[in-house]
Amino acid sequence: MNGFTTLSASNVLGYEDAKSTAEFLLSRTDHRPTIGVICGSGLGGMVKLLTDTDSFEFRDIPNFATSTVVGHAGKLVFGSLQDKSVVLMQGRVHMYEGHSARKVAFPVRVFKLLGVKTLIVTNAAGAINRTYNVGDLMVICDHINLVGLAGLNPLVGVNDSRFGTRFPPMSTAYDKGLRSLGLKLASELGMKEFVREGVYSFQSGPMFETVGECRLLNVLGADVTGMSTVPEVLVARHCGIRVFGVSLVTNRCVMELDSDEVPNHEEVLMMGEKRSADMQRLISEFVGKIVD
Ligand SMILES: O=P(O)(O)O[C@H]1O[C@H](CO)[C@@H](O)[C@H]1O
Ligand code: HPA
Repeated sequence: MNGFTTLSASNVLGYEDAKSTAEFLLSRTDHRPTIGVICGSGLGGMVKLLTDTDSFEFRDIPNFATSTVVGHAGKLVFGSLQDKSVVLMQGRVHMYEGHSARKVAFPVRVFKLLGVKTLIVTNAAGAINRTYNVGDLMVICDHINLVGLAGLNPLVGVNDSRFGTRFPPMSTAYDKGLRSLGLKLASELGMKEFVREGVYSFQSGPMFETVGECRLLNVLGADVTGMSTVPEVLVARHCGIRVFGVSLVTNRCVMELDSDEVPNHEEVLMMGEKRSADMQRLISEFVGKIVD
């Protein structure tokens, strides 16, 4: 099944599949996580924060897709962070790797059945907003789901009410309380200068955007653009998991046809490496303050 599967054929990877994957994992770890973390491109170093870990390769987990992108280790790691039990995806899979939105977001349904109540999603993204700098962190307050508006989203298909309602609202996708907490902590940690709050726009990739597309996204009100995160957030909200999202600005999107700048994945990974310590500090403090 790929990203362009017809609507009628999209009911695979349902509740029973998520349940059997969750049972597989729960029988192999003593951790009972209430917090899930998904690490974006170059941000998998966050795994170093965890102690007492149990680690699984995506390829060994039933129903999981395998990550094929550099900078995404493709491991699911259970561990302790700030005295809390956490499950962390060191890397993710994307629709441009040939997967449906449902497959990409499937781990979040498994998270739900593991007992996760709060999801922290991170990603690398390009800046549309001209006031943003490379290296900024952006707390996500909203998204524009270009792929979903065209009908490709993980909630298409017969609704399973064991997960959630047929018509989930997305106007409150990014939890207000968690956003305030994230911004407050960023301030306390001396990160105010490079921490923003803004709108993430999702396109399928794998192409970086054209100049015209970047200009369009700017008009639409996007602050950054990327190729992930949104399917995971839709599934999380559908099944009642609270979401906190952070983008790392790894590059400025090209908005002038005569520009010499050319976005590339190497630059994305390099910036992930550079800002990893700050991202880790923020997420670690954040986890410590989450109340279930
Ligand atoms: O969104 P994450 O997984 O952080 O990765 C981002 O970085 C890659 C492009 O360099 C794309 O996959 C884009 O989505
Ligand atoms: N566009 C889309 N996805 C990205 C970018 C970008 O400029 N940078 C990192 N991921």
